Amino acid sequence: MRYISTRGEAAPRDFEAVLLAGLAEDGGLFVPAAWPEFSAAEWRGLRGLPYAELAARIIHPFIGDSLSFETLRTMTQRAYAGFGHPAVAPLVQTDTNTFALELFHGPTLAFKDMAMQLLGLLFDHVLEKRRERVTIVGATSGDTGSAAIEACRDRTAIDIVILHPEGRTSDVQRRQMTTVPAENVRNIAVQGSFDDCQDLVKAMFADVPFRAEMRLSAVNSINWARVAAQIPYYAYAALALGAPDREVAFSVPTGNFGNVLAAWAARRMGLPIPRLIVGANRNDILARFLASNDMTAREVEPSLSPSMDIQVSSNFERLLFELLGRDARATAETMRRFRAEGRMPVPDAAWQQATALFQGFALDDQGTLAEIGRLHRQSGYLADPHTAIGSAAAKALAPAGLPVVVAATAHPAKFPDAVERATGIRPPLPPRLADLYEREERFTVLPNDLGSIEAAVRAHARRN
Ligand SMILES: Cc1ncc(COP(=O)(O)O)c(C=O)c1O
Ligand SMILES: N[C@@H](CCOP(=O)(O)O)C(=O)O
Repeated sequence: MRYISTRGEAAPRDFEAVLLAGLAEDGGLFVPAAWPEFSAAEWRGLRGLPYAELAARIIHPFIGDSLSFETLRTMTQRAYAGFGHPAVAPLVQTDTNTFALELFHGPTLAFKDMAMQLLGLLFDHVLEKRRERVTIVGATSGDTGSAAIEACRDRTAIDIVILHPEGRTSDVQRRQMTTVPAENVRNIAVQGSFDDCQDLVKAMFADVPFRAEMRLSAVNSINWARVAAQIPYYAYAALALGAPDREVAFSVPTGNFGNVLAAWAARRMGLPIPRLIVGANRNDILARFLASNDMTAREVEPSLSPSMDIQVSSNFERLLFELLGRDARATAETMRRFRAEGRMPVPDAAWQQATALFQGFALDDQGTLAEIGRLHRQSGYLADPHTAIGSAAAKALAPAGLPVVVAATAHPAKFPDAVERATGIRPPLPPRLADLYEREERFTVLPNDLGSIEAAVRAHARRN
């Protein structure tokens, strides 16, 4: 499979090169040069497969001949073997036509594990084959960081530096990142927002000599491999509910737009998904865009769903590229103006096309608590604040008569304070994390300054 950049100035690459590169050197994001598609008969043939087998069948076309199907299947089997539920991503019915797709049974209790556990193995395989090392730099608003650290810890060919916004994650999220005693892991608390962290990561990639010197790589969903590994669970849920012979809608709590983009990709591969509902907290740029073509970035405000405290949704660029008819020049110009002016000028025809499929919904903290309480009272289901936003969005916007699947993106125990406020129940951490609050934390606080961050990354990579 060949990949091209959304901004058209980077040379096309194969999957391995895209995995290692993360971000294209023109600042764009890699996308498949052509989308793999399955026929209805092929989708039917995938029904009922165990998750690891299904994942390998869906991801392999995105990789191509550089990795055999059997090797990939061995990796998916390993990646999901340690998950806390035998179905890996179980579907739980919460209402007549509503289902929660639980994506939080991996080691760090968030949906990021679904992709990251596989990415760790893919990095190992490719780096060993090429006898190379990489320095992974990542930005997190709470969950990507710990999932990436868990997937990459103690790897000899990988150093990893994770930037999180100081004081803006939940305590559980921060401790999951900062208490991992692995030599190759470094945590930095940036004095800023998640958007600042993500900008710093992109700026490191844009610093060509630094990028080459450090052999930078990415684990955020700017890396195409992350998105590819998130597609199978949408197929898993849709097939379980009758696709391709029945339509299924999805409601996805959204921040960086990577998770819902994977749902879009599942549709692009041929699944009958007529509606994608995008849930947001008070950082509602995507909901505003879908309601009125207003993509204006504001200050990021802290909320009870910190992983979605994002204004600049990186993966929107991949959708924009498609909405603009894969016109890389127009995509690059639109992104340039967004950066310069803080407002993205999306042509009306492209916006109309987006709104034919996507609908946006925003909920403040009070509404989030109310939805956690309502869900628990009415169905006994305990949702974390992010999942609750997806659930409220589904309730408000699901098309009548269609099953709607809410992406349950984090375990409620990651946000015990909010869940307790809403239900009176404090969800316990699983036994393997029970001593999280006794573990020693290791992180450095640094200003939102590229020079300081690059110096810290360099020092970490050269520590031996
Ligand atoms: C629990 C949780 N829900 C939702 C999201 C939003 O997902 P995305 O950034 O892919 O839109 C995140 C962060 O990515 C998250 O950690
Ligand atoms: N919500 C994320 C933010 C980063 O998103 P990613 O999917 O691009 O890695 C987080 O929890 O860190």
